[in-house]
Amino acid sequence: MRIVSLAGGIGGARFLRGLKAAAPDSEITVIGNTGDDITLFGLRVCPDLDTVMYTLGGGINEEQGWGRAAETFTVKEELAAYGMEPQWFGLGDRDFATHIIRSQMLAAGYPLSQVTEALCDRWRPGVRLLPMSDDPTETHVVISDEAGRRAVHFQEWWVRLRASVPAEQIVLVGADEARPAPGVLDAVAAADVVILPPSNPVVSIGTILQIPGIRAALEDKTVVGVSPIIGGAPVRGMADACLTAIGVETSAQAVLELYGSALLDGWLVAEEDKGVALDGVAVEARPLLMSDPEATRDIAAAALALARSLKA
Ligand SMILES: C[C@H](OP(=O)(O)O)C(=O)O
Repeated sequence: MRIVSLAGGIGGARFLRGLKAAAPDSEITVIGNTGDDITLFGLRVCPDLDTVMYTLGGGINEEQGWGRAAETFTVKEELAAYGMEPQWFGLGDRDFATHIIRSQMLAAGYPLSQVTEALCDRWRPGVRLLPMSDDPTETHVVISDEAGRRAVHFQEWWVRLRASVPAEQIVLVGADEARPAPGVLDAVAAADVVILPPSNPVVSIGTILQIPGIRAALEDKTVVGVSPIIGGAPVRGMADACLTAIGVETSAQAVLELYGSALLDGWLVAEEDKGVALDGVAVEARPLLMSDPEATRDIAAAALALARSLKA
């Protein structure tokens, strides 16, 4: 079976590990969010692509969910000793190597999709990992604080401010001109099913859907989503702050409506969200907490089973 999955960072990567376990013989293509990408110290950092690559490739810091296992921070400390900003983004020594290679390849003219493929040669994540676009896009967040009303990079809002300042607007800069990366639309066209993991519906999945052509391609397919909201609270992360910013309630029902029946054919919700419904979408309730690899595999298996039943 050919499966396409969209993915953000930590939540998406953990779900994908379950998807691989649930469908070991399938060909899985992952379309990764690059709206979180940021240039730091002259290096291009792609946090979500790297989280997927490290998680599936066995190099992730399991407790944190991002960054490398057995990491050290000598370069970060040295940069700080020079007074270099920003100091709020935790790049480790091992992780730096990834960003150096990526930046060097980008500067040599390779597109991000080829750079990602080259990095995955080492990590062998067991999926084909594609950035949503080779064109640079960046999520920016409009906030008002003591420095006035201004737009900051998503990472500054998320990591430095911990989303504590309300987002007035969330904008994917560069979205209009961005094209899907090579292979993205072909993979969607060839997919038997498409799975949306419980990634952030605004700044992860929502960002990918903003790349012109991707949503329309997905609408022709059997798409099953896993709710990122359980009983009115995000599975993990701060998705509620993002949903509030776009005027959407933090509920499995509201995220279902946000994605809509043109995109979704099936929707998995947690047992506490039984009763969630939308015309044209098959909703199933089951335990949705990704508490360990086995529970996560079972969630992914349920999403695949629902997708198969809808396709039949
Ligand atoms: C819910 C979210 O998942 P992601 O969008 O990173 O996959 C998170 O882990 O913060």
